[in-house]
Amino acid sequence: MTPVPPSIHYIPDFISREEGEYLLKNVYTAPKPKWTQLSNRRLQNWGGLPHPKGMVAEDLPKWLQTCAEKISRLGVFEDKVPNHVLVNEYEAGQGIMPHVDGPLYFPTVSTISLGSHTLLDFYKPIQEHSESENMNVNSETIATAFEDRYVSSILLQPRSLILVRDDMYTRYLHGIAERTDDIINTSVANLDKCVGVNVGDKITRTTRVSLTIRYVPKTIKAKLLFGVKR
Ligand SMILES: O=C(O)CCC(=O)C(=O)O
Ligand SMILES: [Fe+2]
Repeated sequence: MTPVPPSIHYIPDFISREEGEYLLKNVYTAPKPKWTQLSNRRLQNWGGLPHPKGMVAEDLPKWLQTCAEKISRLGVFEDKVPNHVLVNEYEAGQGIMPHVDGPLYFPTVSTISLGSHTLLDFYKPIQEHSESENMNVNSETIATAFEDRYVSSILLQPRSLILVRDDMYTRYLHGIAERTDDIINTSVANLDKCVGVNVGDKITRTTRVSLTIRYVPKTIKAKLLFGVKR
């Protein structure tokens, strides 16, 4: 079986069924304008908009603050409490292109999954593959390149927490393929921690809600951003 990369930690049953229901209830009772519809998912942004000049931080609502504090007690954000949460909702068949989360966040992301399972796929950064790939890049070579650069997948079961840190955060890409079903094979690196799933199983996705919980180190006061003098 593919080993789990050392900078990924998967914690099954991180939250209870009751906590999961409470979080979903809050996600779905958030005001309609909180949702941003993208082409292949919708999302809610909480805590402020990360910006290179600093995030104008807004308090997290209590239901998210509780989660942020629970994760901070694991010590994964040093002594900090996460101050930013993205809620993503994927219907079966939706996903997210391979990407890196970028330099505005402390380089650890913690993600709680609710509703459906999904497979989070990891890819090597482009530079490691071959230098020639940087030249003449067209969409076809990018598509082939992702296949070649695939490392492994982590099965995210409902109520689990995944921590992605260090080089898996800063250098490797992660994404979710747009599929309605997942066939479990030996590239799933955390099967030993998953209950009720075996190699060869085909599991059907339903709607998944993820909470990606992060820490934005650089925050500023709104009055500085808008240049208002005292
Ligand atoms: O839904 C997920 O688990 C991944 C979301 C993600 O990669 C992101 O919001 O940057
Ligand atoms: Fe991401």
